[in-house]
Amino acid sequence: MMLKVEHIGIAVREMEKSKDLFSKLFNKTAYKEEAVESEGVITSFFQMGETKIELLEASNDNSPIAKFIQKKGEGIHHIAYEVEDIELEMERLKNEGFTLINDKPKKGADNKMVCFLHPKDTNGVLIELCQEIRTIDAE
Ligand SMILES: CC[C@@H](C(=O)O)C(=O)SCCNC(=O)CCNC(=O)[C@H](O)C(C)(C)COP(=O)(O)OP(=O)(O)OC[C@H]1O[C@@H](n2cnc3c(N)ncnc32)[C@H](O)[C@@H]1OP(=O)(O)O
Ligand SMILES: [Co+2]
Repeated sequence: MMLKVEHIGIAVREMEKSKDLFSKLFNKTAYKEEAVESEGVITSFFQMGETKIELLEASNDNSPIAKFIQKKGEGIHHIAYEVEDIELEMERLKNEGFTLINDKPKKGADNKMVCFLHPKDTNGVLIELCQEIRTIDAE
């Protein structure tokens, strides 16, 4: 079951500049910065009520963020939905005909396991599913 929009990912060229910009916009500072080497990204998170804004800077030239910015420029990169049970949700969506980019949940940022759906099946919007690792361990 999908529970809520957990975060919106925004691709940025220069993290420090964008962190300053979003700090001014939201009148608060990012609560966390984390590099996820397996995804080739550096992230910063702002809490916005029930949801979060995740800024994403590429940490290498092969990063999906580097490719995205090259093609489309900076901007909204993905929408992440928190799910109750990531493996069940992946199975359900696969059976509905969506293309899972990773066939097993993988470690994301901010203590989450994540999976992506290919934007070709979702009206051009990259979708991330995520589940807190705490929730998975407690099962
Ligand atoms: C920090 C971890 C995690 C978290 O915990 O929150 C993250 O958020 S990580 C975020 C970065 N990681 C990812 O994006 C992983 C999933 N993405 C991918 O696997 C790839 O980017 C992709 C979607 C499969 C595309 O890769 P690839 O085919 O190699 O790139 P192309 O540049 O050739 O794109 C093909 C096609 O897809 C369009 N595209 C690419 N990215 C997006 C996007 N974010 N939103 C919408 N569309 C996207 C791209 O424009 C191409 O379209 P066409 O030109 O029409 O063919
Ligand atoms: Co994300």
